[in-house]
Amino acid sequence: MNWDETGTDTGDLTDEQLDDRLVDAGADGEDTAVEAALRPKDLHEFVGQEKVREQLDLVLKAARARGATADHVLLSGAPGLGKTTLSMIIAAEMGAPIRITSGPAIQHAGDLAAILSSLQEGEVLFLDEIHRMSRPAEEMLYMAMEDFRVDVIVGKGPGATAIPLELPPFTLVGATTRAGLLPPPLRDRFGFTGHMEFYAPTELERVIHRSAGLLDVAIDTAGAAEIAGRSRGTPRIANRLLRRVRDYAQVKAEGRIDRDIAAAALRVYEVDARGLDRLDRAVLGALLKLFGGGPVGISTLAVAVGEERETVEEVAEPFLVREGLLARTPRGRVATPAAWAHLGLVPPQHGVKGQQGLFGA
Ligand SMILES: Nc1ncnc2c1ncn2[C@@H]1O[C@H](COP(=O)(O)OP(=O)(O)OP(=O)(O)O)[C@@H](O)[C@H]1O
Ligand SMILES: [Mg+2]
Repeated sequence: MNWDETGTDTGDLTDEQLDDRLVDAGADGEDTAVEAALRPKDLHEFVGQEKVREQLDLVLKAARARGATADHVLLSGAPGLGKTTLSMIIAAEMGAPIRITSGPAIQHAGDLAAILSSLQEGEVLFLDEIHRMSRPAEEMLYMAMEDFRVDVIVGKGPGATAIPLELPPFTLVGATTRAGLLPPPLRDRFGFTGHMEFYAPTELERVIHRSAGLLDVAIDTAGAAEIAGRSRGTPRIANRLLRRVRDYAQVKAEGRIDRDIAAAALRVYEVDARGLDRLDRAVLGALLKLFGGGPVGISTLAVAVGEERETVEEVAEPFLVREGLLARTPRGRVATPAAWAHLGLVPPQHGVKGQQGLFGA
């Protein structure tokens, strides 16, 4: 492995390493196994997202007071922010059963008709990745959401007939990481849309303390803060880092997590103080050291770190942009002053050609 003086590994990452990234917000196999145990069960336990929580609380309380089924709810937000968790809370708060499916699982309108026609009155239907449903299923869903009715088409060609089917009132909870991809007619049929934001470090500290309690791990305030700061605003990542730090603490510190143990553990796992991992640092390091901070084209940057362009663009860049470390400009990728500071490097004295307009001379 090639390490340069700032600790940036310039070697390639294998596919497995990319899949196993500790700071990836998507769920891996281990997450799926432990997440059920860590999910908050009601709105009070659900940390943060104050606005969504308050609004949803009103929607659900009002429906309960009327003895009615709650309006359809759309939850949008980045992976790992709590959409699935919240859908389960909605069902629990309504005292209703929940059926879980996802857009990619519904390829034919018939698949959806089968699910809809077997719902009980008041049941919550959780449709994950709702933006990935097929078009015919989507159109069937419009009518089901609005009129609690579907037309089941029987036969083909000129002889085909539509048989109307009444549905019991139900609550659709749709989740999407890409609200912008939903067709407006679908979006408009939700009575309430909750947009989930990234979590503040103090909120993630609460998530970590809560999870540590459930996992029976001893952690102090500074230890939780140390993990929270590296969790990229995402509870799933916070819980995952907590589990890795717990491993380290068990082997090296009799299971107790404080700031030093958390920092040492995450150094071993190559997650830095801001939540950047090896790939992120390699991209940033190349941009600064090989290209003077840019602007440089994405393909060139990808070659320099020995990765596919897509990997750099889709895996590393979004977080670097969100953190204000890297900017996408029409002329290429540019490092911000914060990027130089983060890697402990000094920007070139006379500014780099092309950056003046962006950050001053
Ligand atoms: N507000 C929260 N409070 C406490 N824990 C949370 C919160 N939000 C999420 N979590 C935890 O984070 C993990 C991931 O949450 P969840 O599965 O609900 O995310 P998601 O938005 O559905 O992600 P994806 O887009 O990948 O489906 C769960 O283990 C859950 O316990
Ligand atoms: Mg989910």
